[in-house]
Amino acid sequence: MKVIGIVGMPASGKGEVSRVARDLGIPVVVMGDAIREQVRAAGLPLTDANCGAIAGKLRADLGMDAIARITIPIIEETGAPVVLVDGIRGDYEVATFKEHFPEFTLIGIVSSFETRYRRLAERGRSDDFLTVEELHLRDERELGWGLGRALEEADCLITNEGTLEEFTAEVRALLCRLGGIGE
Ligand SMILES: Nc1ncnc2c1ncn2[C@@H]1O[C@H](COP(=O)(O)OP(=O)(O)OP(=O)(O)O)[C@@H](O)[C@H]1O
Repeated sequence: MKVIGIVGMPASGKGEVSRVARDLGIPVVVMGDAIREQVRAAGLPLTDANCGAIAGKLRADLGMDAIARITIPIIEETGAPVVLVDGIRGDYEVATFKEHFPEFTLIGIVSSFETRYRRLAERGRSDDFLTVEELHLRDERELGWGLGRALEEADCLITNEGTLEEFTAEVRALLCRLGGIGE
């Protein structure tokens, strides 16, 4: 099984990579879904606070790579030859995926702070209304989980500073090459 991981700062374009993968018929496993499943299993309402609390408890009980470990069976259950995993936040998680899946490739998405801030404002999701300071805080929180070190581990980097069409074309070509899929 080939597993492709995606890592990038907030609003760098990870969701667009997942969309391209789905278009190509590659199943996408979102690590946050594994957390939500645990929240449901604990009989708790699916709030942001409960997800954060359960994720924190999982890390305290099982270690920094806890979410990767609970995601592995979900990836395997797809039974697909190529799977994309979205939601990697730290280098411990990368190490766990690499150890478990010999054919693991990590794609890093790189976008500047200014570009990400502009795109967040344009995306307009309910949790997207951030000030510059708030995006800095979100960046710092993610870097605190080892996101910077995870990005350093990437096997290939894609810069997302141009148009969406340019980005998705580059992503599509890369996913086809990595997944052994004809374009
Ligand atoms: N090259 C681009 N040109 C224009 N818009 C883009 C480009 N890349 C991404 N976007 C848009 O920017 C926004 C942020 O991208 P996306 O949601 O894929 O980021 P993300 O990394 O998944 O974010 P998060 O960390 O919040 O999950 C989206 O609205 C997306 O459509």
